[in-house]
Amino acid sequence: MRETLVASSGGSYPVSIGAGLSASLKERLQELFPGISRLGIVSNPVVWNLHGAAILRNLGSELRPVVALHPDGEVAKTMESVLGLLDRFLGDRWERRDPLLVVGGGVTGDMGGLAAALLLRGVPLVHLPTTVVAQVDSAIGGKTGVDHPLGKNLIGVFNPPRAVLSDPEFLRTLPLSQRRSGVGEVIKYALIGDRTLLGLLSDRIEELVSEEFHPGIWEEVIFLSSADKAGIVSRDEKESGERMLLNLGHTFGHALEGALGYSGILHGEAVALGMLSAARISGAMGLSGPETFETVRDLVKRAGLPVSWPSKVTFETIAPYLGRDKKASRGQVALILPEAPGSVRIVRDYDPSLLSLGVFS
Ligand SMILES: NC(=O)c1ccc[n+]([C@@H]2O[C@H](COP(=O)([O-])OP(=O)(O)OC[C@H]3O[C@@H](n4cnc5c(N)ncnc54)[C@H](O)[C@@H]3O)[C@@H](O)[C@H]2O)c1
Ligand SMILES: O=C(O)C(=O)C[C@@H](O)[C@H](O)[C@H](O)COP(=O)(O)O
Ligand SMILES: [Zn+2]
Repeated sequence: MRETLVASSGGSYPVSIGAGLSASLKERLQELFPGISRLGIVSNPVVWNLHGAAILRNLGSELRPVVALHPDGEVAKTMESVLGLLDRFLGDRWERRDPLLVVGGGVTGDMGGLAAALLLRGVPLVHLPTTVVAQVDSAIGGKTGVDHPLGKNLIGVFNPPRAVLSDPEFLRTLPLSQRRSGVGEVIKYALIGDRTLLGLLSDRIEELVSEEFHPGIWEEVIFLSSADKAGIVSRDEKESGERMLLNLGHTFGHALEGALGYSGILHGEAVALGMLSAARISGAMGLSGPETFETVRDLVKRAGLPVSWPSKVTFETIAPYLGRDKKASRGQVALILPEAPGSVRIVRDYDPSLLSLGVFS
């Protein structure tokens, strides 16, 4: 097992990574919460049908698990779903010391984390992430939230967990398209500065997206990505500066997800297109040379992620979403632009007419 530590306003917490980690779930929870007598579990029907029985077996009856399921999918990442989770725990006379364990991908993590913050004004939270996106990214750093018709993740709070337990074995049941989507976020870490990850992806990205699941390389990728994210969010928990770099590809990616009504595209696919948009704009501004765009395009293509925008989406359709991005200030969104593979910068001052270059076929 490998571990990385995250510093946060709620105290530091470990991100533990290891195959078979979920077998010792009960002991880990008892260490974290001495005297624990009840455990809330937040998941969705897809994940729970696949993994619920094994998780309940590992937990035993001592922790008196109470399971709340939300509907699957990005379209269900709503306040209504969060209220459904709250109804379940309030109906069970929840108490402040009773923790919630969130079992699932980024959608479940973002909503379970928000529910944990709202329930009785805050109950302890532990993440058991089951997708690539969740293990390399969303379970770490405390961002929680839901989507709004006007934009992605526009409602939410920072709510750091007490621990993150990443077991790569969960990824065996994940559809290949979802594994590819997660690789979108991994490419992001390589581009913002992880040279080891950049080398590993350049040499072996095909192993991550092959039909066969290769646990060894995945454990390495989850560890490197977790350490990258832990470092950044430890230095800038509430995104006043450096953390914005983690939004590489998300300015255009989130706008695209919003314009499509949160369906028909996976998060990592949208982020991949958004990274290409950022590289194009950076090239047009003279901040990077053509080889930077080519490196991004090559990694995205080899990961089996899209390299051109859906034909029905125009710049005019996504422009309003760009304006409502959380990085906007005085109506102009900050851009996260690559200067070279492994180096990115935050750009606030630019000619807004360049934004239309971000949508291309
Ligand atoms: N909070 C953050 O810092 C952060 C970071 C990155 C992404 N996100 C958010 O995360 C979301 C995307 O996360 P995601 O890609 O995990 O999507 P997701 O949670 O919708 O999961 C993808 C699909 O995989 C299924 N699934 C989950 N685990 C499985 C398993 N082990 N086997 C088989 N199926 C499984 C889910 O039911 C779902 O259908 C977006 O809403 C994004 O905004 C948040
Ligand atoms: O943790 C962060 O900070 C990120 O930007 C990680 C992103 O991968 C993630 O999708 C996050 O939800 C985006 O946050 P938002 O503040 O742009 O909604
Ligand atoms: Zn993301």
